[in-house]
Amino acid sequence: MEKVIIKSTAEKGRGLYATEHIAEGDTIFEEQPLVSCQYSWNAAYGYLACEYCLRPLETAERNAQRLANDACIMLPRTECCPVEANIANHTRCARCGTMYCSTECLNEALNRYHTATCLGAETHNENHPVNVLVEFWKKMHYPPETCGIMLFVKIVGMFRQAADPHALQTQLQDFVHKSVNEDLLIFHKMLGEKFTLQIEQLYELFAKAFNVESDERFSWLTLDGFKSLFALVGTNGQGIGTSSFGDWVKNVTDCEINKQERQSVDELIDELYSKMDDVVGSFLNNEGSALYPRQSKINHSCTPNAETVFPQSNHMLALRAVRNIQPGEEICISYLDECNLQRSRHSRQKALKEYYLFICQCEKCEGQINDPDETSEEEEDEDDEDMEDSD
Ligand SMILES: C[S@@+](CC[C@H](N)C(=O)[O-])C[C@H]1O[C@@H](n2cnc3c(N)ncnc32)[C@H](O)[C@@H]1O
Repeated sequence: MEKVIIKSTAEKGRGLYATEHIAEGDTIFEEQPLVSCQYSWNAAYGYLACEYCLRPLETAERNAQRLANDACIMLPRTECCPVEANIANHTRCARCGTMYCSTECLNEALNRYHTATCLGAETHNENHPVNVLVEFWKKMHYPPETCGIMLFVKIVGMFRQAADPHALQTQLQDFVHKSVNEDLLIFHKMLGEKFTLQIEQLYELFAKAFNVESDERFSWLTLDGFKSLFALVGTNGQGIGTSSFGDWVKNVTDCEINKQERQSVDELIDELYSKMDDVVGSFLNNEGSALYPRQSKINHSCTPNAETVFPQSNHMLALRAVRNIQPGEEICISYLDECNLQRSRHSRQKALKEYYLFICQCEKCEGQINDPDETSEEEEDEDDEDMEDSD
């Protein structure tokens, strides 16, 4: 029997509810995405991942050398790096050279979207309309990234190659995709007044790159359809982070080794993380986002009872209980990262309103309803930076 069912409520729409007792640490379900992609800046900065599944393609040693900017770094226990064992399986698209972790991933990409989106010999032509679109997007959305234009490109490719485009459209429409909350009159942050012109320009570049007007399959992709797709990706996109160095650290930590070696490995890990912090700050992972049909039905709570993890170091998602869950209880994750989750009620609500178009009514928010509507100084600084980035 399934551990969960989907039910609807007037306040939050659909949500996931436990049908049985679920113990802390249990995997509730696993799911492959409808589509996933690496963020554009992440790829541009040299974070190397499989174009289809986001599995790291750099060995842990090479990854550490790059992130710490030190070519002399040598890691012990290379058998703890999963990439080393798979390197012989790495392959490329014969037309454009894009890298994949296996022939299976290359074939999945070709069968789903890449045959239609492959730029072949034009891959590095900066004047190609798709590359112009990506560059425009990168200027519009500096790191930290929360959304990737290549996800839209892959969706267009999927429509071009789909045996049944209507079925794909139905799958997409099943995600929440409103670009404005009409009751509360809130717009998605990227679709607000500040971005109106940029979204229109982005749409023009997009329509030109894919000639959508001449293809009947894209009759839904008007400016409003594009905005709605934008809101869909914005409100449902799940971030993914993968790292070969992170995998090596985890595996070496779980390894049975003697006390002396443990001490030297621990010291090396601390030293490397500190060097990486100096060079790349918190940008340690291959990063991207994906759309998951089932996971996207999970509502948010500021005290979540579940979390999403990526146990295979690729885009395969697992939902894991972070505490015991009783039958009938709603299963919630946090849409906010750890740092934002620790902030004041006012700041959490602001982020949820801007990016997900709702006013959170979880237990924690209700409990803090009388807290002052204040933004801390640190948060104000970040908001100012946000404004500057978008100018
Ligand atoms: C990813 S979807 C979650 C599933 C959604 N309820 C549905 O019907 O498909 C995100 C949307 O769910 C609603 N939602 C999620 N968490 C909520 C909460 N704590 N309070 C109110 N609405 C919430 C909001 O409309 C939000 O834009």
